[in-house]
Amino acid sequence: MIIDRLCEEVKKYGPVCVGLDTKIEYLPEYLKDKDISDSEKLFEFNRKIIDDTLDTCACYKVQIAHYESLGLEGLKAYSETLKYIKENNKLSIGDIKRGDILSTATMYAKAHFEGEFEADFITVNPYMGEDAISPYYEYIKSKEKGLFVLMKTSNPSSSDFQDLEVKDEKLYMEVAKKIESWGEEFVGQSGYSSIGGVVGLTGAGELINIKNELKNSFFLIPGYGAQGGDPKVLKQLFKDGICAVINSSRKIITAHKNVDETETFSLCARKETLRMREDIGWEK
Ligand SMILES: O=c1ccn([C@@H]2O[C@H](COP(=O)(O)O)[C@@H](O)[C@H]2O)c(=O)[nH]1
Repeated sequence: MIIDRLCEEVKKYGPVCVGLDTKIEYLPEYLKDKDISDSEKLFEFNRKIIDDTLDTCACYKVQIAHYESLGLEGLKAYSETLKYIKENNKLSIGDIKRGDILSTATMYAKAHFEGEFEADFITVNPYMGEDAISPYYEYIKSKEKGLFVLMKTSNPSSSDFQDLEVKDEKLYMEVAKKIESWGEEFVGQSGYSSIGGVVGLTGAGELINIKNELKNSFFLIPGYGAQGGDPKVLKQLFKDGICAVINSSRKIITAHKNVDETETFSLCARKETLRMREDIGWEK
């Protein structure tokens, strides 16, 4: 199961997930000025950050909106970034947050678990229920793929729906339990399922509530850094072992701003990743 590989990467390199939410405005000046296409610029930026963080992180999350917003040029860089991560024997999460009826979800599965946009894990939205998720199951079984399904998101308005009371419980908890039940048949040797959950670091209480209710779920945790999530809660979360990867995007990939606008900018990303790894309490 792919989740066992992710657990191994976490053991070796720590639980940081480097978020490649790359925008042209984040590029160092030398790269912005280079006489190459936008697609080549985005890929060169990502490639250098990947090269300099390989031994500091468990995986990379590539957020598709940042590439889609630039049309085909951007999607070419998205595809090349995923391929480069694979060539370097690292794991990728395609942050696509899809959710649709079965026939359409089948095509999303094909699009993001095969071919040009192939990732190891993708993020999906559970709002439409299990038939919007089940088309991914055959890829989890036969192609070593995995999902991170939204359980409790990190944004301020996540409470609009996710905190509603349903059957004497918050909706996010009902959703989290349902997601864990979908993942039961995909539990690997690590004891975790290849269907995991996305839970924001900005809601420390909810993160612990979810952890206490679920047995086999591994978490993708966004909200560190630019969104201000407090890493103190991770000590409690990790008391029986590391059960999550912690994503940081903007704080890592813009670490060079006003410091290094030259070809060595990616060393700032490395420094921030190492600092973060220490800040979240990882010890080998
Ligand atoms: O609840 C969620 C789900 C996904 N995200 C994504 O994570 C990163 C966070 O970026 P930062 O720059 O570290 O804030 C981004 O790609 C989001 O789309 C999330 O933040 N919260």
